[in-house]
Amino acid sequence: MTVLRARELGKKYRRKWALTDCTLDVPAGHVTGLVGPNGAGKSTLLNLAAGMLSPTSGTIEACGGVPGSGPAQLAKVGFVAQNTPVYPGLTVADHLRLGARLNPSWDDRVAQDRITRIGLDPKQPAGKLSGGQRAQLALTIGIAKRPELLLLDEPVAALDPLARREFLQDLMETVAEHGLSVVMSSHLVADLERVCDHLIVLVDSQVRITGEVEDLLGAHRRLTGPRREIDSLPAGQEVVSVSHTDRQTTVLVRTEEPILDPAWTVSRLTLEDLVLAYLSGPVPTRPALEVLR
Ligand SMILES: Nc1ncnc2c1ncn2[C@@H]1O[C@H](COP(=O)(O)OP(=O)(O)OP(=O)(O)O)[C@@H](O)[C@H]1O
Repeated sequence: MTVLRARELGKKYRRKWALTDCTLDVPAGHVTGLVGPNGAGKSTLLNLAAGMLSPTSGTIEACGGVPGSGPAQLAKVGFVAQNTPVYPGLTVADHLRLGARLNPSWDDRVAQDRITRIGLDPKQPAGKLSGGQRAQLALTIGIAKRPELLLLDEPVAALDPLARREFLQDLMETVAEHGLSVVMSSHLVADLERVCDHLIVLVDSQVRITGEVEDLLGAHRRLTGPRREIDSLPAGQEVVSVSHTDRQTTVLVRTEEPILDPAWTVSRLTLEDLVLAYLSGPVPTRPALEVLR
């Protein structure tokens, strides 16, 4: 089942396209990492999925429905926005009461347990919480809402390292127990490496790569060898990035084929290697698709 489906989706703010030609399918039951440089369009995509923005072109479906199209759709999708908005005049307890009132699948035990564990004072006005505490409150509401799809825009950015680890642990347990699907943007690739089994890399408002992390890692190799120009790679090896030192060339390739050239030392990538290679700018040309003569 697909929880997020975009077809040629685009969003334009006045004259500037923030997202173009975005086609992707996010499968249910996964934690999907959404990565990309600042301004790549991650928040725009999440806001479109939550129904906070409407597409300029193309289509998007979340949990089989049009984002933001009515109460049933709103109940299915949870969204914790980047600035974790809360009502400053309402207390922590008020927020939980409001969450219970507005969300048909609200799990009050989860909400109360989390608030106690984090050490938030239920009587404290949300406007007087620290940035990290505010984020914790918003994330607690997101999880206790028990949506089918939870969209998180840089959820852990404001959390201290221990809180971050605990939150990601909570998230993984919720995914395992309740079959929740999560799409979360983050710049912290190490965190994504721990929790994500699906990946979307957005660069310059376009999807550069998307898929199961395991498949993506299996389809990429790092080739290191004596310095050479990269127009000599066989067909079927798509160059993702190239770097040279005086003596050495390192090429990151996407390929399903074995690497037969003995001049290359071949190694596998970590998720961080993969993400950084796709983030590190456009491929110079596409000589990798030329046939070696
Ligand atoms: N409300 C807006 N009005 C005009 N332009 C906007 C608006 N929101 C975003 N943009 C532009 O759209 C582009 C994509 O922004 P977006 O916030 O989606 O990026 P992002 O990948 O989430 O970035 P970051 O990692 O910095 O949060 C950027 O160039 C940004 O300046």
